[in-house]
Amino acid sequence: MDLPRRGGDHTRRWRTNNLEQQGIMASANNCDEEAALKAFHEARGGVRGLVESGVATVPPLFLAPIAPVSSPARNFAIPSVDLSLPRSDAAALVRAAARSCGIFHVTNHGVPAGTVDSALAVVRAFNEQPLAARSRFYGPAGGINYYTVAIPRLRDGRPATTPRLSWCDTLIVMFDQPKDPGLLSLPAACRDALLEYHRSLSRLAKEIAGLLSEGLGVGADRLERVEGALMQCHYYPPCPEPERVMGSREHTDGDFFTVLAQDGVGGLQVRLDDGEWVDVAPVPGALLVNIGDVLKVVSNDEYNSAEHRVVSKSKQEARVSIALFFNLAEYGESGLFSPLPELVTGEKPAQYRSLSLGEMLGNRVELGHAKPSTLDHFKATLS
Ligand SMILES: O=C(O)CCC(=O)C(=O)O
Ligand SMILES: [Fe+2]
Repeated sequence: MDLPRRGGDHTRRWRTNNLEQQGIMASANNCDEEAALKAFHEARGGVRGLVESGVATVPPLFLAPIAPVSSPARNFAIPSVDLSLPRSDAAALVRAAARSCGIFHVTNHGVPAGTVDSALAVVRAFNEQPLAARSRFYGPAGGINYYTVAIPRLRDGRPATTPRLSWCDTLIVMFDQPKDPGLLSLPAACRDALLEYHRSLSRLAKEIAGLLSEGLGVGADRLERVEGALMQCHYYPPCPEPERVMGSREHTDGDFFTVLAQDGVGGLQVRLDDGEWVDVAPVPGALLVNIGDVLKVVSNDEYNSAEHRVVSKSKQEARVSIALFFNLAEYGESGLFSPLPELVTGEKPAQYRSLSLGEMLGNRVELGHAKPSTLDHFKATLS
């Protein structure tokens, strides 16, 4: 889609009409959702493309069929771990955070501020290239994976409560093969900054994995070998009606743990055990660690996976975040994992049967990513 570049109301109206003709702005009543979704992807501009075209209202594809009942976020201090503390103190703080809300900040983490800032800046720059420059990358078939990720419809027959699309464009970068064509086809400045960020975070992740392992009382080296093969770089454009969209629907991460960098805009929230959502406000210089479902299983429920979501906060500012997903090196796509035998006792039998990553991720497509955890499906039958 080639849009005129001039601003002004007249042009905005023209653009909106043009989007209507393409089906993107079709109303909920007459909307052929599949056709609208196809038209949206064919425009190859992502959510940012809609914003650039001047949409004043949110298209139906982004509206949940059943309005989510969301309580306003309340104040809660997200735990923070200073990694320059003596090791046993840091391990105790990591343990306490992983057992409670499952998400914590790390400070004095050794990743240079410039490395994090450059990574966030190149993701922003990638998304803010002119439409013609970035649209050639759009779509899973575009060499690299840059697109607005569709929210799959659940296959369990329950009515959909999520929109078809989140208000977010994502660049997915794989680091499992050094010559990955996606990585190689990224613009050089973007690739180099993300590679440096990945290198630096991989060192940090080993330290965090050691502390998490120590916190379980099984020794630091038991769970230390982690790899971050999958990176998701998110760009949440400003939204004309922020309260009507989801930046990211509620979910737990399907990995061992995730290290997340966010810029200063905010919007990430975590759900506490009592069901309430709280803001995870950005802390300058800190990185975030979320416990994923694999670690919840491996820790035999000693650690809690964090259910989180992203709400859209701004009509003016785009938000950028980078999630790097870590898994144990010895668990390949088909490898099995289960509670560590050291954590299975007469008092606390194994809470889960052994399962594979593929099985767990497949189940999430079937039943969704939110709690009550789809991990319940893999609960050991306790007699
Ligand atoms: O953008 C964020 O803060 C969260 C992203 C996220 O939850 C994810 O990629 O799994
Ligand atoms: Fe997540």
